[in-house]
Amino acid sequence: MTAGPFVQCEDLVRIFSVDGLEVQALQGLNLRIDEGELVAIVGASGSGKSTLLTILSGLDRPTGGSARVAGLDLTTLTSRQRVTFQREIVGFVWQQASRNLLPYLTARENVALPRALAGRRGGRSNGGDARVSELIELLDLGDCADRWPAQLSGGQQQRTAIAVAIANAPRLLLADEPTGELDEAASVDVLRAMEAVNAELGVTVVIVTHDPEVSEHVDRTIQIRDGRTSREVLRRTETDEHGAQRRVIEEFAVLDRVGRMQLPESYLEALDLRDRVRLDLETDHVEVFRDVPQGKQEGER
Ligand SMILES: Nc1ncnc2c1ncn2[C@@H]1O[C@H](COP(=O)(O)OP(=O)(O)OP(=O)(O)O)[C@@H](O)[C@H]1O
Repeated sequence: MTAGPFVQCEDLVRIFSVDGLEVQALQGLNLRIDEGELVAIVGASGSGKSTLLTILSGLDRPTGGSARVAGLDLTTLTSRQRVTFQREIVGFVWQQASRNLLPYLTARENVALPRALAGRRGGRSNGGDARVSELIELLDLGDCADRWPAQLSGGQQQRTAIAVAIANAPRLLLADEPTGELDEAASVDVLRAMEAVNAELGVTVVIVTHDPEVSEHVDRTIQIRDGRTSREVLRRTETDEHGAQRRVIEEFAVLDRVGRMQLPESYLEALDLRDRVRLDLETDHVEVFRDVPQGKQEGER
């Protein structure tokens, strides 16, 4: 186990320069994920979700701020440490199945390959690797393990991709829109597979998605808005004294280290909040009011 959060981003900034113009994909993002969590990251297109995942996978470096995974500082990794990080700590599933699987290997051989490359048992000649068999079973691929990727359905391809990503037993699995090209039934299978990987193998899972169905499969949904974490929804199951179970859903705004938070857009619109607001500190909460210009009554604006 790692001391402190397993994934920790502080004031993460990523600026891209395109034709002399700067795009701020991440604008001081803060994030903490504990080992063993199953988390979804959601947000509008362009809010910075994929940029965050690419940094956490060690494929990209932030422009500023810090990003740590399993105690390793991703901003200072040498290329050698980066290879080890990508081989042993983190696994990745992309949206396009073609990016996840080699077309000329069967599903089973695809799963065995990363183990052979890492010098573990398995590989094309040895389908008997126990870890490979365990993953084929966990991901419910028994019936199709000896087919080529082109002979698999989209859902089977993505479940094979998950098995490939965790073949070398990484502690963190990152998935960027893993259900983006799938129909509803196949999406549910893939999300259930992510749940199984988390529950049975203890792998920390982070899923970036637009899929509204995801919230039913994770404990925590983190929303990113304009390159910052803005809201979190926590879900847990409670059992009452009669044994009846109910889902409890709690919603939070994320407060950063210097006290900034984003109010939900629906709140801004409902009360026409803009430019500046008046704050009142009460004994156990803070009130936020529309700023009504002096001399005008509320409702006159
Ligand atoms: N390599 C790049 N070069 C230039 N700009 C980039 C690059 N990658 C991302 N961006 C820009 O950064 C911003 C955030 O992009 P990102 O892909 O992280 O968003 P996203 O939330 O994953 O969006 P989507 O849901 O559409 O995938 C966007 O404005 C995007 O155009």
